[in-house]
This record gives sequence, C-alpha cells and structure tokens, in this order.
Amino acid sequence: MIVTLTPNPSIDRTVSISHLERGEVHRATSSRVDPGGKGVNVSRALAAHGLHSVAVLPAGGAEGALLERLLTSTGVEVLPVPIGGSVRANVALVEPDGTTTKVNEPGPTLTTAELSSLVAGAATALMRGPSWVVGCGSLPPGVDDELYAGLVRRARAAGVRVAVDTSGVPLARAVAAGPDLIKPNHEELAELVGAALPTLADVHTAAKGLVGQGVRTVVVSLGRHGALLVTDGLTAHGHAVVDRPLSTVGAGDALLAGYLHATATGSAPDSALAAGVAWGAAAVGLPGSRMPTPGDVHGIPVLVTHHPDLTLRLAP
Ligand SMILES: Nc1ncnc2c1ncn2[C@@H]1O[C@H](COP(=O)(O)OP(=O)(O)OP(=O)(O)O)[C@@H](O)[C@H]1O
Ligand SMILES: O=P(O)(O)OC[C@@]1(O)O[C@H](CO)[C@@H](O)[C@@H]1O
Repeated sequence: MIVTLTPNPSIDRTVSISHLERGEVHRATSSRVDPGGKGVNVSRALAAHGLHSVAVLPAGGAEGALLERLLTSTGVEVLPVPIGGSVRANVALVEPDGTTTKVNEPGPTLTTAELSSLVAGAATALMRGPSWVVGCGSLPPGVDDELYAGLVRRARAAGVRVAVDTSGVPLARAVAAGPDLIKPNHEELAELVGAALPTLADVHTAAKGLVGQGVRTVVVSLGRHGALLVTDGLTAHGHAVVDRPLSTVGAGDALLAGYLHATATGSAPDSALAAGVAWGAAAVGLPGSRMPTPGDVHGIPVLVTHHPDLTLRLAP
C-alpha cells in the first residue's frame, strides 16, 4: 500500500481547442474532467495498476464532493479532511499538437485547525505501514512551507520510505530533512540549485549535489528527454519516444507512480526508472490527465543507459 498526501487537490478540466489566440473566444472541440492534484494522480495511476493507494487530501465544497466521488470510483481509498473552503478547479487548454496551456487556481485557504487535521490524517495513514508515503504538489494558502519537511521527519521516524514532488521553498525545506526520493522536473531542479542547467551534465552535477546533501534518490523528469536517476552509487538515464503526444499533464505524476510501484514490488532502481519512464510516456499519449493502465504501458520500449551522453543539450 502507498499513501499520497495532496494538500492542494483539484478538479482538472481539460478543454481541447484548435488554436490558442490570446483575447479571443474559443469553441472547444471536446472537454473532460479528471480528479486532479499531483498526489491524487499518483494514487490514480497506482490504483489503475492494482496497487492499493490511500489518498489523504482536504475536501470541501461542490468540487470536493465531486473529487471524492470521481476518485473513489477509480479504486483509490480516499481519506478526506473536511474543510470550509472549496477544492480548486484547474483548467488545461490543449491544442492538436499536444501544446498545453494550464491555469491553476491557488486553492482554498486552510485554517490552522484544518491544517492540523490534514497532518493528523497523514500520520494516521502512516501508522498503517505503507511501503511509501508521497507528498506532492503545491501548498494552498495558509499552509506552512515546512509541511513536506515535517512529513519526511515523521515518515523516517516511522521507518516508512518517503518521497516528495513539489517546488520552490517547500521542496528546499523537504530536501533539508533528507527524503528517500525527490522528483523535480528540469525547471524545479534549476530553481532548487539556483542555476540554469542547459545540459544533461549540469543536471547530473546538480542531482549529485543533492544526494551529497542527504537525498537518497533523485529522479529528474526531463520531458521528451526522458528522466535521469541519481543515487550515491548509480547514474541512469531512461528514455522513450512518443510519436503522438496528446497531453503532458500528469506525465510527471505517472513517472513517479511507475517508479514507486516498481520499487514497492521489489525492482532495483534502474528497472524502476525504466518502469517510470514507460508510465510517463504512456501518460503523454493519453488525453487530459488520464493515468495509464497496464494495457497503455505494455510494449512501450524504454532505453536505459548507465553512460548517458552528458553533452546532451536540454530544451528549456
Ligand atoms: N514529449 C514526450 N515524449 C516522451 N516522453 C515524455 C514526453 N513528455 C514527457 N515524457 C515522459 O514523462 C515524464 C514526465 O514528464 P515531465 O518532465 O514533463 O514531468 P512534469 O513536468 O513533472 O509533469 P507534470 O507536472 O505535468 O506531471 C518524462 O520524464 C518522460 O519520461
Ligand atoms: O498547482 P500544482 O499543485 O503545482 O499542480 C496541480 C496540477 O497541475 O498538477 C497535476 C499534474 O501534475 C494536475 O492534476 C493539477 O492540476
């Protein structure tokens, strides 16, 4: 069983349009609604692969009720923490070539009592002895930047492996607490280390530095350039080609879920990287933030190398 903590979940509406024109009225060609938020997506992907997942999240308002209903119907066990505000709604505008423009609301302000209940909810789920606990996504207004660092400390005290996928100050604080895994994308890693990282060599050096600071595993997602795994004794790069990208929303969450699923079922880190890259590539080929099933992932060829071309220049 894997526990996810999503402090700022969402209802994701994905709207397909023929071409984005600033300031114009657009007629959608189709639209879909998915339960959203990074940890929610990790839970959905795990459930789609038959692994039990418990999603801890604040729930309130009509969107919160919809989120709970949609998520439960995917097989995820939801541990909702009631809040007075309403869960946010995020919108993605997708053009035919897969170009995605996203608008994310800040989310409801959590009161001190609601935040305490959320932390207590995560602690209760930890007591159930999951193979991993994962804290993912942005923090809503009113939530302390220390939230994920606190989760890392609690999980370590409970002997549970802990992963964090977030950005900015909350990520820096979590790193200082020494998590087992972080999954920044290229931009989040650059922000974390305070430097532009134009080549794979730069990304590798930055990830190595974080391992030196006490992060056990760094998995950097690099969009169409795949993902780089760095631990104390291992560097591996995984890559898969996607011919027709439909939507990249949630691809990083699918990658993380694939990695966690593989390690939870006994895979070594480099095999887990291959699984993660396959799940991420499968997600890119699906509409909206639909999470891949085993059928979607099956047969996707992934190239894993321990000696990647570090001179590779990464697209911004
Ligand atoms: N165009 C693409 N072609 C092939 N694989 C892709 C492509 N885009 C993403 N992927 C796969 O999905 C993974 C995650 O993508 P990305 O780096 O965009 O994550 P992210 O920025 O965290 O996304 P999100 O926050 O929307 O979940 C990549 O590491 C890669 O394996
Ligand atoms: O605003 P955050 O918390 O950074 O990201 C939220 C979000 O964009 O992330 C998921 C995709 O990774 C979506 O389901 C959701 O809308």
